[in-house]
Amino acid sequence: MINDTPQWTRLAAHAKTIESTHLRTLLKDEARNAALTAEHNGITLDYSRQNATLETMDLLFDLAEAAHLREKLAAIASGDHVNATEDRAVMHMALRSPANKPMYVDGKNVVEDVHEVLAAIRRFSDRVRSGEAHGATGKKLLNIVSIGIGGSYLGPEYVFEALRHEKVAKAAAAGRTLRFLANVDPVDAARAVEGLNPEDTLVVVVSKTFTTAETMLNARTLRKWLVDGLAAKGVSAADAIRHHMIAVSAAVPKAQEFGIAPENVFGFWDWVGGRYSVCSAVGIVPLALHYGADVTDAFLAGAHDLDEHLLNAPLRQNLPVLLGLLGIWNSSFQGHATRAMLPYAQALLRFAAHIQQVDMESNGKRVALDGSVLPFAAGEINFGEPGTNGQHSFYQLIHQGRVVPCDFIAFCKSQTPTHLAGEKVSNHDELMSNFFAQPDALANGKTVEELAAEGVPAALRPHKAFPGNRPSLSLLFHGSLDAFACGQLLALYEHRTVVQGAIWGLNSFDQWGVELGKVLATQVRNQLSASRADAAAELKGFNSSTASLLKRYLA
Ligand SMILES: O=P(O)(O)OC[C@H]1O[C@H](O)[C@H](O)[C@@H](O)[C@@H]1O
Repeated sequence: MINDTPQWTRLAAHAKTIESTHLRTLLKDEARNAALTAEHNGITLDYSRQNATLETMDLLFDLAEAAHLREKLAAIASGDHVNATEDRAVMHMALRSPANKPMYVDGKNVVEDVHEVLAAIRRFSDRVRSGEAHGATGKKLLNIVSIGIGGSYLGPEYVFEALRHEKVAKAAAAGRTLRFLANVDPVDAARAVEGLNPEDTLVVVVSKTFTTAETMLNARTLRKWLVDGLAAKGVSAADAIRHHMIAVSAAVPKAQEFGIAPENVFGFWDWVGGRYSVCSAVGIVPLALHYGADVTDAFLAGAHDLDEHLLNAPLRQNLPVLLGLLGIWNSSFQGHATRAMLPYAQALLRFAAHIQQVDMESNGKRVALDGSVLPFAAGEINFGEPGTNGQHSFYQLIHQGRVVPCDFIAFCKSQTPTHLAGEKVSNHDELMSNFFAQPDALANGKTVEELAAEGVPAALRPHKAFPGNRPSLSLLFHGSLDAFACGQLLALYEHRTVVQGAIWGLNSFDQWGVELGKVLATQVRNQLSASRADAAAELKGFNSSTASLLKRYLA
């Protein structure tokens, strides 16, 4: 266990010495501030507002060595079956590898397969976008509804939202819509098809396993919507499905059993974890249909750029390694269980939701790789919202309540530059004023003495005081949020999670913790079915608490 190493012990002892130094003091050391920065291809990371010194960083890099981080990352890139409980390789980096850079799983160059599927997606999306492939009544397929949940939904939605007002992507999507249907709540299906006409709608069923209950019921629900809507136009059910439903899955035969023609199924592989699958057909099919394949290629190139950086940059300049080590420092040594992602970019409104799955499903574990119980808490509680919205919501707590390490994320240029005549600054500069102000407010705080000097009445001073000493880091992208940067940001946060899992010594690639609830839901489903058929059917196998709620519901 990593906590048995002298490197861990040294960090634990060092954490005690850091406690006494306020960030206000640390930030006075200009040499330290300059050292606690790193840069890579259009991204600056400033981590000078961490409760950390140069010595802290040395100790964290020692810990990375003790955890064999480099070797573990190399093992992933070599296609080793590092997901031991499922006996699978973890090769999402191969999904964005250029055709001339092979990567191998079990002796096979999987990059060839990747590019075969990418080429098929490009051909198909070009045909749909040009109208060559059309609906059963001859109409262009302008509306896409992508059905999927978890990893088959969150990443694609993050990218879709991120690029909606990016110049190139927006122009490419003119006249088209893309919607997502994830929740089994029938209200989500109603929202997804609201105002749409089956004649110009293409439904994409996205599921790695093609067995996920929610996705399958939603797929049947929209299949009926298509078949019924098109029957009114004299289209047969078979034609409705052939022209209006496609699938993305690692279980191609199951998609075919559902009734989707083999040429309309885009595959991926068991070495792509669901939450790491946005760069596979899972994300690329709906996104290429909507934005075109040139945009998705730029997105993949951005992710690849960060992959190369992860594998080749020295650890001290390695952005995802730095993010991961600081996450370990804050959670395992500073006792902060939560962290916030705060993009000062409205287009990143679904970024935190996606990374929440990436991180919490990956590292929310209780045992080490070998099955022994971890003697420390792993994983972190992730949340986030774009700024400045969050400032008018939960920032009260992060300034004066609990300590929540924050990642501030922003872009030098806006996707939609606006500067009103007579205004002091552009709208983007107004946004960015907050991006620069908040980290210092958190770090420095405001003392009772300062308040007294300002003439604040004594009774109010404790309420208006800010303790400060609250850690954050700032990620500043030099350009605007385009498809390339969107890919970089995705890979940066995917790798951050992998780095943390590697250091804690757990399996970041399985998710057994989601299974129990599914099994119990099956039992409830069977009961509901029996009770709806026969109101007198006995409620079997539930404790009195659940039985009584079920009775109330059935009544
Ligand atoms: O893509 P699917 O097989 O439909 O899986 C969808 C999602 O559901 C599962 O329960 C897992 O928790 C997720 O990791 C997965 O992304």
